[in-house]
Amino acid sequence: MEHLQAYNRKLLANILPVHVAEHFLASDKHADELYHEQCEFVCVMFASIPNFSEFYVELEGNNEGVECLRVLNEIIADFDELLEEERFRYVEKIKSTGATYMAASGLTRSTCDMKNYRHVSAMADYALRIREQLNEVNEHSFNNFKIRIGINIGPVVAGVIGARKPQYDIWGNAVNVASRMDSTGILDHIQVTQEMYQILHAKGYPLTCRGSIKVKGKGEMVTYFLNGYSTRPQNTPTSVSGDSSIGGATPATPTTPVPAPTS
Ligand SMILES: Nc1ncnc2c1ncn2[C@@H]1O[C@H](COP(=O)(O)OP(=O)(O)OP(=O)(O)O)[C@@H](O)[C@H]1O
Repeated sequence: MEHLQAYNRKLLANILPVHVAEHFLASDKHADELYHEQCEFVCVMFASIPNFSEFYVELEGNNEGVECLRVLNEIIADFDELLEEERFRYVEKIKSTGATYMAASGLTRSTCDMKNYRHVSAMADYALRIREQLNEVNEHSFNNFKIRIGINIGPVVAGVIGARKPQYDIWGNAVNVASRMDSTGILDHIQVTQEMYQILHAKGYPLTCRGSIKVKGKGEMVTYFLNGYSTRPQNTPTSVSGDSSIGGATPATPTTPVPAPTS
């Protein structure tokens, strides 16, 4: 019986974030109760490999597409494995859908750092790291996959949908905008919103202003590209200046021409 419980616990912890799995394992909880929580300051990342669809072909020579899926599986498994690193403990994988990987940080009290914004830098570092990882995969598999990443920060509702095959997911305008940062982005670039810029800039990350772009359903948005890692230690208190809800630093004057969005 104890073995079975331990096994169930492990299984559930692989499907749901640990804190959510623990909620369901508590004996006083009903499986059909809707689990949901409001999280105020969550970083959401969408990372797509748009040219994977060109690579995917079903031919006799590649076992009707299975060999292509093997490569995608390797990439997604590499991204998952990186999350095991202590520095990425703030980041939770949400799901992968086709060649798009979705992750978020700051979903629990212990992973939302409102003093040093470590969950924000962890998300930025993770985005930079998976871009490097894909380049490594390209090198050893002789492919030319390109990643396009979008990140936003804001309030989300997290919840579990379904009873038999429960799926943890997050919803809200901040999630929609993060997805748009990906879909309006540029291959090989990490596009972030102004709210992300304010924090990352204060933490010493190099960013470039893209300028103003049209975002479906949101109008014009000033966005930024994250260019690399911060050289500053990340556990010093970060003061984000300005007057908006997060920081309100005035956007930098665009330093690069605005390239057309790619889909
Ligand atoms: N939890 C989520 N998982 C995956 N994608 C999400 C999630 N929440 C939002 N999105 C994506 O964010 C994008 C923007 O959402 P929004 O509601 O603004 O647009 P929409 O008009 O519903 O979508 P679209 O124009 O892409 O058909 C959508 O493509 C949507 O699929």
